[in-house]
Amino acid sequence: MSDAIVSIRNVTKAFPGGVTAVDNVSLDIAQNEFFALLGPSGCGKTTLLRMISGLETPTGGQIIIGGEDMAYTPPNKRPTNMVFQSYAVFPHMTVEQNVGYGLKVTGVASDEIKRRVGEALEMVKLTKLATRKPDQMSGGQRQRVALARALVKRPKVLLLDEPLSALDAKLRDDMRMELTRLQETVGITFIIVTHDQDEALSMASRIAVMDRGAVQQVATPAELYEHPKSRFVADFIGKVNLIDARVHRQIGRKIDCELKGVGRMELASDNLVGGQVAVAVRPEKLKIATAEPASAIRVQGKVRDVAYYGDTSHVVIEAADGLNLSVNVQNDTRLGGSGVERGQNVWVHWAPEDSIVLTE
Ligand SMILES: Nc1ncnc2c1ncn2[C@@H]1O[C@H](COP(=O)(O)OP(=O)(O)OP(=O)(O)O)[C@@H](O)[C@H]1O
Repeated sequence: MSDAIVSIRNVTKAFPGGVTAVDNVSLDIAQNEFFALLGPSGCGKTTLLRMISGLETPTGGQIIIGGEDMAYTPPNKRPTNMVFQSYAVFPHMTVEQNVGYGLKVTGVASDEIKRRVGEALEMVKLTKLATRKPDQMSGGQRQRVALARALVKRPKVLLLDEPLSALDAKLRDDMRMELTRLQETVGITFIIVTHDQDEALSMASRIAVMDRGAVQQVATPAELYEHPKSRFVADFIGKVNLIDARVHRQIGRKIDCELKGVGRMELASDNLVGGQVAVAVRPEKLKIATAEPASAIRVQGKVRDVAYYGDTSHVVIEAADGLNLSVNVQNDTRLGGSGVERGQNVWVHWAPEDSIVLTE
């Protein structure tokens, strides 16, 4: 990608003692993207972010930012700035002193500091609190001080390490929207590390899903959800039913396959596959019927569990061969919920095009 602001090329980080935290990762992040590194604990996402910032040195590969190889560039000379999880701010300084501190120590003139601090506080909507001390502020406000402190230096790339993890659930939702708005307004590339898929899906323009040091898939949130490339990604992004299937033969761009507990059918699959595959179906694509439906894919089962969540219910249906299917049902107020109850015999059906064939 020619307009990449950050280009990660075959980057590896092997720590002494035999842990390869990042294993031959290549990624291009474009100017102005809101990019998320997403994966379970220990997958290497923080190590990758720290290598972009210069706090950690790769043991292999290259990191290029703004067209320049960063191999010999220390963190403070890079066009990046990092906002840490704990968002440490100086308790004895006011908000504006905190935000201006980084500029002061690098010798920026005081009237320019004043102007840039003013701009940064405006960006994070803290102008009115400029003279407060951090202990007179909420967690969310302190987080904004930390953001302003990073933005005031005008980095080309802002690196955010789990920036919302210290906030409570309600505040986290508000800050997600704030961060998205902020990124759009300032036009700086944001790279965020998170283990929270909702956070990544709701904020990022593109996501790299990582597992065990490697990137499994890079795509937009919708592509990841609708077209996961592997069982790992399908399972990590949202909820999914994964059904084991055996492929009998390929017929053009379809496969003739046997889904465990469901039966034999033809499904679209671009890849020529053989042997065992998994078929992924999202819970909201499954439908429940009390009489036998006409759909090509249908299976009989017994309702094992119903959990009510207000607008939706989560229903688990046990079919043959130990197959359990999770179904998301839109609740109907006239039925007082999902309309089915535990122990009831029902049919589950879905459209063939909602089946995703996974070979990995
Ligand atoms: N300084 C270090 N020395 C040795 N091993 C390390 C070091 N830092 C990280 N690791 C190991 O590298 C692997 C990746 O760690 P990393 O912190 O990048 O993962 P992560 O995906 O960010 O996880 P988390 O969400 O838990 O922070 C882990 O196995 C971790 O124990």
